[in-house]
Amino acid sequence: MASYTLPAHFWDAAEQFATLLLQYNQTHNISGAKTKEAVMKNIEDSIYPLQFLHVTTMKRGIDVGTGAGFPGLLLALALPHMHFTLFEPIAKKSAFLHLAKSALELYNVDVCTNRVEKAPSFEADLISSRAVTNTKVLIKLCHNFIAPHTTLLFYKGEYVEEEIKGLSNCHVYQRDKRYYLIMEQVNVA
Ligand SMILES: C[S@@+](CC[C@H](N)C(=O)[O-])C[C@H]1O[C@@H](n2cnc3c(N)ncnc32)[C@H](O)[C@@H]1O
Repeated sequence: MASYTLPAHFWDAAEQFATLLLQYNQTHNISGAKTKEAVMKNIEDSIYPLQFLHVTTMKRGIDVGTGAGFPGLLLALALPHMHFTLFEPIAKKSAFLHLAKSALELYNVDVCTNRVEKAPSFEADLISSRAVTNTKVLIKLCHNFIAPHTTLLFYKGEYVEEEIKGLSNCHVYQRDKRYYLIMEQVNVA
């Protein structure tokens, strides 16, 4: 298992993010997380799988369907040596991502207000996605970003085993009702 130490300022910045989201959510309703406790739970969920990844050599990450920031914005905060592109096509959500990026001075983040399959592609080292669509559809949507060395990190629910039938190089780590699916050497042919 890999281990990863969060930057010293991580939890202070995460608190700032939570305050910002709760404020924005009151008028724009972009997230089901309406309390500080719920936001902090989502933050913990976002960074929990870092302990299973070898992130030190990774440079570029994308997050598909970032919504109000989970997990991509928190991964960017946790991994300052990487550059993240966050794909979120809904304007009021991507406006919040822009706001959070500047409030937290996240220079390692780009926000792309577009569907991932419509955006110009590049080879990513890490592709994350939480609560967007099923695994095989996700792989198809972001296939242009997948190279032989790319690691996929999908935050899944109880149907994960069903979703990965027929796929190889899958590792699933369970924590309560959350299943973290990590895939390597994904065949996109
Ligand atoms: C249920 S929300 C999940 C948001 C966030 N990942 C979370 O876990 O809280 C799904 C998000 O995926 C976005 N989405 C759906 N299809 C997408 C696509 N093809 N490319 C990028 N984003 C997409 C939606 O706009 C929506 O904000």
